[in-house]
Amino acid sequence: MFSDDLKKMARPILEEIYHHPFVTGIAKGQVAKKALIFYVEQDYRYLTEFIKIYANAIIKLDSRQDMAFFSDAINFILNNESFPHQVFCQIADVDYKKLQHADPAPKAYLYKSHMHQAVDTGSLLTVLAAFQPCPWTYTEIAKKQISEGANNQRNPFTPWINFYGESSDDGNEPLANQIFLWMDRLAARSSDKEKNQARDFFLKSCELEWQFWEEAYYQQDWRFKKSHSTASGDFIKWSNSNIQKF
Ligand SMILES: Cc1ncc(C[n+]2csc(CCO)c2C)c(N)n1
Repeated sequence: MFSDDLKKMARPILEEIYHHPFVTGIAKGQVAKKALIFYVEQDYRYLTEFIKIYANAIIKLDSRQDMAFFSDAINFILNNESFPHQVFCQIADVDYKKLQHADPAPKAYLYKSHMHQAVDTGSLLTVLAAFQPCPWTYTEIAKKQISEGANNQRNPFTPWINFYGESSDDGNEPLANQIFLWMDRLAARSSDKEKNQARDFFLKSCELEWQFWEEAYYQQDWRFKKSHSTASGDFIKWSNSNIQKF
C-alpha cells in the first residue's frame, strides 16, 4: 500500500520527533517557558494560515463529501485546537491573547509556503499528503506518551497528551488512519509522477513538523528581524507623510 511506503520512509523522521527535547520535555513535564511561548505564538499564526489553506483546497473539489472533510478540519482548528495552546499558556503563566500577533518565524513561514504550494500545484493526493503529517505525527506522539504512562497526575502536560491521544476515540476510525485510507484509494488511480510528488510533500511536511519543534525549542527567529520591522515601520511613516503632503 502507498501509505505503508510513506510510513516506512518517514519512520526515521518520526523517531527524531519522538526524541526531540521539546517532545520528551512534554512527557517529563519539563519544557522551558520561553519555548512554550514561542511555540504558541508560532502555532497560532500557523493554524490561522492552515484554515486559509483548507479553504483554498475546497475550491479545487467537486464532491460534497470531500468538501466536508476540509470543512471539518477548519472547524476543528477554530473550535478545538485552542485547547492545547491554553494548556501551554497555563504552564508558562501567560495570557493567550498576548501571543496571537507574532510574525511567522523562518520554519513556520517555510511550512505555510510549502502547504500553499501543495494546494497551488498538486492533486488532491498531494494536498492530503502534505496535510497528513500534522495529525499523524501528533497522534503518534500522544499514543507513545500514553503507552509510556506520561499522562499521569503529576504531569502538567497530561491534558495536552490526552487531547491528541484521545481525540480519535469517538467510535470512528482515527483521523490520521482515515486520511491514509483515502490516500490509498487515490494512489490506486494516480500516475507514478503524481505519487512521487505526493511522497515528496509528505516527507517534507514530516521534516517540517520536526523543524517546528526545533524552532520553538531554540526560539529560532529571523536573524535580522529588527530590520524587517523597521522597514515596515518606515513604510507606514513614509505613506503617512505622503498623505499629509498631498
Ligand atoms: C505545527 C503543528 N502541527 C500539527 C498540529 C496539530 N494539529 C493541528 S490541526 C490538527 C487536526 C487536523 O486539522 C492537528 C492534529 C499543530 N497544532 N501544529
